[in-house]
Amino acid sequence: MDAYFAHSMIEKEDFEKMEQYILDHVPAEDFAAVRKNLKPTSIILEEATDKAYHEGAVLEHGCPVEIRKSLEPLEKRLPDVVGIGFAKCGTGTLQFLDCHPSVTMRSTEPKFYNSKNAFDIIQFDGEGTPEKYDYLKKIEITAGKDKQKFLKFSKTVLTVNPKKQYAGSAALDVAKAMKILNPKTKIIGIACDPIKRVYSQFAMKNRRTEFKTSDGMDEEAIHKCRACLNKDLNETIKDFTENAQRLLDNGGNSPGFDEYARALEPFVEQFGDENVLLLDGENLITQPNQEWARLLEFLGLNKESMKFYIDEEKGFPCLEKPVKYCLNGAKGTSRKIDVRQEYPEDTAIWRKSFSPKIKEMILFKKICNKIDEKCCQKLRDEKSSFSWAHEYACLDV
Ligand SMILES: Nc1ncnc2c1ncn2[C@@H]1O[C@H](COP(=O)(O)OS(=O)(=O)O)[C@@H](OP(=O)(O)O)[C@H]1O
Repeated sequence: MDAYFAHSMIEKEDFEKMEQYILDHVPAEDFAAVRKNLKPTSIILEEATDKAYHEGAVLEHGCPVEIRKSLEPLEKRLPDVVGIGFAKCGTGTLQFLDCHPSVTMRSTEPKFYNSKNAFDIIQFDGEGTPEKYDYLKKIEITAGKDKQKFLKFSKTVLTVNPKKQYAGSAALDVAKAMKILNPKTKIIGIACDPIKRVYSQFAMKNRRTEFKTSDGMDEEAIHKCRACLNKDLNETIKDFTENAQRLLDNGGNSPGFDEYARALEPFVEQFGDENVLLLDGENLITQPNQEWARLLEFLGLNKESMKFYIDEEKGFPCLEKPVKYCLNGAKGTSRKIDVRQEYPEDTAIWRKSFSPKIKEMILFKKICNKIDEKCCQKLRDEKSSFSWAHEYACLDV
């Protein structure tokens, strides 16, 4: 056991303190297996480029300790559950799932499917259909350098793979390929208030620019960096507003950040509405236990098996059961700013631009059957999932 501590985030004495707490908080039937498997999670990369991981390091799994109920042998497996997005809405919080004894999840977001291999899988299907393992090998080869893709997992735990790009432009092929390889895949999307999402995205890119500039990157390189802001944050916001206004004036196309229904559609088509869960990213922050109960139920797990509390200092939920654990400090910065108060005129324009697509989302995921007074009354209740959508959907109801 001592060797594990050399490559983990946890000191031996802290782990010893955690051990009994964890064993007291896992289901009685999982106790023996969890005790046998319990150890600190290994660090696989000491310095990640994205600071959103554990103190800058990348762990082998999402949870800092390995809490597993399975004693079965491990094998290469495709994910049972796929998180398809949406960026800045709280996909990172799915990391908490890895602390559940029946679930396992990588701490990074390996990409099993891209437009090329998804297309190839669809082409192969039905034409002398190679064995599934050949498909997997094919993906492994085309997928390139990401060594973490085909980690071995036990058969008896759910494996989760969040990957926000799956909901992008190749979504139709990706959804079809997923269906061919694993027809039982369950899909999770996390939608959130697009006004907060826009700000969160720009603020993240701005942080990256500041970091890279202080690290010596010159202006030209910053300009080429797609993940950076190459203008001042306020100017970027002004540009976004101007574009949103132009689109409104020209008939109302979306400036982006709100196209939840369109992104979910291919997955609903392939797997059925009942296998595609849309979580509320805002409720994940304000009412974590309510939103997590929806998720656990969807995965067929006991709703009481994970509990959260809101950490006052962080202002965000942290896991309380089966282990105490908060996400890294890099997550949860921009949502501390009230964007509407900071940018009242810009956000008023954004609100109008986002309104049609948010209505579409409400109808598509059957949050309401119609956008009417009854629906608006339901959304007005701050405790209901998607209450943030009231502001967009009920502008003129
Ligand atoms: N429990 C908890 N702890 C910390 N942060 C939380 C939590 N729940 C939701 N959030 C919000 O998640 C936002 C980041 O979303 P993502 O993880 O999807 O971001 S990313 O796209 O992977 O970069 C992140 O956005 P920022 O505030 O801009 O950092 C948070 O507001």
